[in-house]
Amino acid sequence: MASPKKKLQGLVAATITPMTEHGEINFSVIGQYVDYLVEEQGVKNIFVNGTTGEGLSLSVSERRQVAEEWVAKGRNKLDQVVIHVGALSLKDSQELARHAAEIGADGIAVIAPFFLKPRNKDILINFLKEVATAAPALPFYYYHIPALTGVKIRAEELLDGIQDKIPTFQGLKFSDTDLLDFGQCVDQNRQQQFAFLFGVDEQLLSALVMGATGAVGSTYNYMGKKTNQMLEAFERKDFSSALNHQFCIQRFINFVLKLGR
Ligand SMILES: CC(=O)N[C@H](C=O)[C@@H](O)[C@H](O)[C@H](O)CO
Ligand SMILES: CC(=O)C(=O)O
Repeated sequence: MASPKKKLQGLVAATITPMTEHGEINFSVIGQYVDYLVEEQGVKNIFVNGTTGEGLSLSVSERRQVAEEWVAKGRNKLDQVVIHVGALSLKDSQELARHAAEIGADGIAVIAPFFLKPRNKDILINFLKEVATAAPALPFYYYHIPALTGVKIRAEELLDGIQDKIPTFQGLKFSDTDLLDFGQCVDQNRQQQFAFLFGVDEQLLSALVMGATGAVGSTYNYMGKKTNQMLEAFERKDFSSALNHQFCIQRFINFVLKLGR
């Protein structure tokens, strides 16, 4: 079974894919981007080619190059680089998973296929398993984001017995506001060492109460430092400071959401 050098925890920035004005990937800024995350934001884990990185809008070749560049520039600077390899084509997804292993990424994550959708848990698990098998030495994370995939299979149901099917399963990135589902994922898997990574940045504090072990999000690119202060306040059980930090983060995200995306 794959075991990560250490458990993925704390903040994970979902990286933006830098582009030139001509719509080409701007590889030249990725080195500076890594330094900025580490030095200015105190964020040492990244999630590449996900929602924020627009991975699903890139070609397989672009996704490979982006992953390679982040792994290369992050070497000896970042703790973990997780590559999102989900795709509608199983073969594309497997190719990206194998590639992530070859370049030395620390893990792979996969969303549910979102056009012809899996009708039930078994179909979804089988798809995920086929991808995970292509990178048998890499920790595997399921990326639950029902609002965007339209796949409403509850994470709690999916996690039930998942390691029997996917031995490399190491955790869940949970991008939904259903804290009953999230809480039950944590509660029912306490004996496992899974990473429970929350993905709704404006509600992270409530997920910490439910047992989140970390968080993946777009705002950790620029509010990593602030969110780390919230995590530290929570750790020392200073809940009123933690709440003040969360409100401050919420005011910012609320402002951004009102601008429209
Ligand atoms: C849908 C989406 O992009 N979600 C991101 C990651 O899960 C979050 O980081 C949000 O951008 C953030 O919570 C602001 O709403
Ligand atoms: C937020 C996140 O995890 C993503 O952009 O994929």
